[in-house]
Amino acid sequence: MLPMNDRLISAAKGLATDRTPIWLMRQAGRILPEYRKVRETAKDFKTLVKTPELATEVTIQPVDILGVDAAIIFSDILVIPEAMGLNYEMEENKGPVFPKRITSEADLASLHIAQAEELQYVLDAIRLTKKELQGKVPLIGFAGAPWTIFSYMIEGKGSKTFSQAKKMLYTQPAFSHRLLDMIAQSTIHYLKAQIKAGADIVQIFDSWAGILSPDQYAEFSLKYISKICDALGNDVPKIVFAKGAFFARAEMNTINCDVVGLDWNMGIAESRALLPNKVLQGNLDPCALYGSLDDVRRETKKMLNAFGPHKHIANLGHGLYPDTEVDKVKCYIDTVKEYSATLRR
Ligand SMILES: Cc1c2[nH]c(c1CCC(=O)O)Cc1[nH]c(c(CCC(=O)O)c1C)Cc1[nH]c(c(CCC(=O)O)c1C)Cc1[nH]c(c(C)c1CCC(=O)O)C2
Repeated sequence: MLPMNDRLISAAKGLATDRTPIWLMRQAGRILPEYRKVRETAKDFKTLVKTPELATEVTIQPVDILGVDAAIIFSDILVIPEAMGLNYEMEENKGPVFPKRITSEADLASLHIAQAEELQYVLDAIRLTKKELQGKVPLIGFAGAPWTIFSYMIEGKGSKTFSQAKKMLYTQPAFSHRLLDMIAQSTIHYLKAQIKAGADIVQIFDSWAGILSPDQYAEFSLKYISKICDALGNDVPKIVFAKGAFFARAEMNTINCDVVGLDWNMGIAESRALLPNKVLQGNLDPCALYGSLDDVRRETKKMLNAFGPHKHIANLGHGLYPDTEVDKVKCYIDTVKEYSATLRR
């Protein structure tokens, strides 16, 4: 059964819609005072993620407050390493940290392929969110791409360069492939279960795609994303967002996905030419939302003119920054809704 507002799903399938659908990466989170309030009642970030009632509440907030055309389930990409046996902590104002990282054969042997039941709390949150949304808008499920998950598991924390993870690819390629394959298999179980629980569409986040060379990207990342997309089948549309991988756009044509996410470095006309059969998502620089309301309107219209009225899902080129003002975000969303409708007349 399609949601009442099915613009996102229709656009993802390449169908014409009355206006361009919009949702935002990191739409649930610290920009909203309502989120910060719920976050305070939960002991910490992980408690929020693991309590389906709270996760549901913050998942729905941006739909009601911002008016986006989809909800994205409140969770994190790092639940996969945890389910595989590698615990992480979310440190306040610092980001994720793994008390133990993967460096040796013994470390690899301590991991297992995650089964969907080990992520039951996410599946419960999806079921509860679907119930509470009452078909108002579709629900987006998600997972990290194996390469991005691998980066955190090897590095043990966030990094600008992920040089430990990249070193592993060069020095121990076979070991790297074994871990990447375990992550990919875990992700297939996980995303299949999200779809069964009610996710209407799924996105794969490859946040660290841009730090690899084109050859390494093809071998150590795209191959696994492709495997995941093939395994998921065609029941729900699939979005692949590979941040920084401008060099891999042509190869994205070979992936069994419907939508390709663009960041703000990727030219829109050029991306259309490279990806003639894909729907494109993106790609306003989240920093553009620091401008005045007039600046936001101007930049948004410029973006919409470049994408044209069809085969586009409006989003940012990466996640919202926590200090973005809510009225600027609303202005972006409202401008997309209003102006994209005029492009069809
Ligand atoms: C790399 C990555 C992570 N997590 C995620 C990615 C891929 C997308 C991207 O590149 O941004 C994905 C993610 N993380 C979160 C969501 C929820 C849904 C949504 O987008 O609204 C999603 C889709 C919640 C979150 N995940 C996190 C927060 C902030 C935690 C808090 O409330 O204190 C939220 C709302 C924490 C997190 N989680 C992660 C980092 C690096 C951080 C710290 C940075 C930060 O604090 O903003 C790992």
